[in-house]
Formats: sequence, structure tokens, C-alpha cells
Amino acid sequence: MSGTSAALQPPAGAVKPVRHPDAPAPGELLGAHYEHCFGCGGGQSHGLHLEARAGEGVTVTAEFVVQAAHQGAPGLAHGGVLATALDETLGSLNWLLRTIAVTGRLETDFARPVPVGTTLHLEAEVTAVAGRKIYSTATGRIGGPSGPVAVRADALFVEVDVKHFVEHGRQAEIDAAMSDPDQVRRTRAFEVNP
Ligand SMILES: CCCCCCCCCC(=O)SCCNC(=O)CCNC(=O)[C@H](O)C(C)(C)COP(=O)(O)OP(=O)(O)OC[C@H]1O[C@@H](n2cnc3c(N)ncnc32)[C@H](O)[C@@H]1OP(=O)(O)O
Repeated sequence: MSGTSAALQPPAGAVKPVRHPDAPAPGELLGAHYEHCFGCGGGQSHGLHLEARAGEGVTVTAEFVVQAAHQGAPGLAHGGVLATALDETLGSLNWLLRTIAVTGRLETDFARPVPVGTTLHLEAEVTAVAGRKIYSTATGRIGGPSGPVAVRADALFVEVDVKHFVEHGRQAEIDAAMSDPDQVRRTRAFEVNP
């Protein structure tokens, strides 16, 4: 059984998303937006190390390999980890819009168990934008782009100001990210338009 709640139906007046002119070219890896991100950062030893790649329009593809540290039941990925992979992939779409946004709602279907060692192939796209609200959808398949569907998600991201992170984040990490001498890393930690 699957379905999406009324909260994730774009309202009348929602528009198609517009890819930012400076968005990475189709095929280009987006790279980690923040070294300590559990979804994509290289600095998290048990993180997903998910790699997202720009697609055409406002779409991305991504892959991550399910590790032993990601188990829920013996030999199987934890559902929360799979939701994280979907969230991260969906979140990376906002980089193509050059919009700073956070997940407001994430609805997930788990269609198939995902064994440890699986490469989960994810595809995501923004379907509509209504003011600050960004509607998107993602699918994760086992083994590759034509593998069986294991997980699906629909999401609502809400555009926020960079103040969202500065006001709510722990001071030590905010200070460290703000004082990073690498300007690109500094801006991407907060997903700010460079
Ligand atoms: C390359 C970059 C890669 C980045 C990848 C990152 C991936 C990871 C992404 C995340 O996981 S982000 C972390 C998890 N999310 C959060 O911590 C967000 C916590 N929630 C909040 O901070 C606020 O609730 C939020 C900013 C989402 C909304 O608060 P606001 O006060 O700014 O907005 P408001 O509540 O007025 O809502 C704005 C609109 O969104 C709607 N909305 C907000 N939350 C909703 C919700 N949960 N469900 C449905 N609609 C929602 C709300 O109804 C309203 O619609 P209308 O404009 O039509 O009135």
C-alpha cells in the first residue's frame, strides 16, 4: 500500500520548478555539502557517504552502499537509514534551485527489505514550488537504475533564511563552519547561494 497525504499535494497555483542557471551540469557530482553531514559527509565514519549527481531539469540521482553499521534487523538496512538516504537525496535537489530549504515533511513507503551490501540507487525530482514550499519525490532501487523499487518518498521542503541554522545550530559547529577558510565549503555548509 502506498499513498501521499493531502499535506503533500501541491496547492492550486503551484508552479513548475526552475533550474538555477548556475546549477551543476547534468552528470556532475554535487559533492558533500558539509563534511559532518550524516547523509553525505566524509567526516562521519558510520554515515551514508551518499553521492548525489545532478540530472536534467531539477532532478538528481544518488547512490549509497548499505554498510553493516546501517543495520536494523540482522543483515538488513534500518528503515531510518533508508529514510535518511531519501531525505538527503531530496535535500540535494534544492542545490539545483539554489534555495536554502529544510525538510518539513517526509512520507516514506518501504516496499522491499534492503540487505547489507546493497547499492541503493536513488532518483529524485522537484515536482512543484508554491511560495516557500518545495514539493519533491524520490525512489530508491536495489542494485541500479532498473532494479526493483525498495523505497519511495514524497516530501515538502520549506525555504528558510540562513538565520535558521545560525539561530538553531550548536554554537561550536556554527563557529567552525563559519570560520572555514574555504569559501565554497563555508557557503555550502549552510546551503547559501554563493
Ligand atoms: C546540496 C545540499 C544538500 C542538502 C541535503 C540536506 C538533506 C537533509 C535535509 C534535512 O534533513 S533538514 C533537517 C530536518 N528538518 C528540520 O529540522 C526542520 C524543522 N522544522 C522547522 O524548522 C520549521 O517547522 C519549518 C522551517 C519547516 C517551517 O517553519 P516556518 O515557521 O518557517 O514556516 P511555517 O510554519 O509558517 O510554514 C510555511 C509553510 O509550510 C507549511 N508547512 C510547514 N511545515 C509543514 C509540514 N510539516 N507539513 C506540511 N506543511 C508544512 C506551512 O503549512 C506553511 O504553508 P502556507 O505557506 O501554505 O501557510
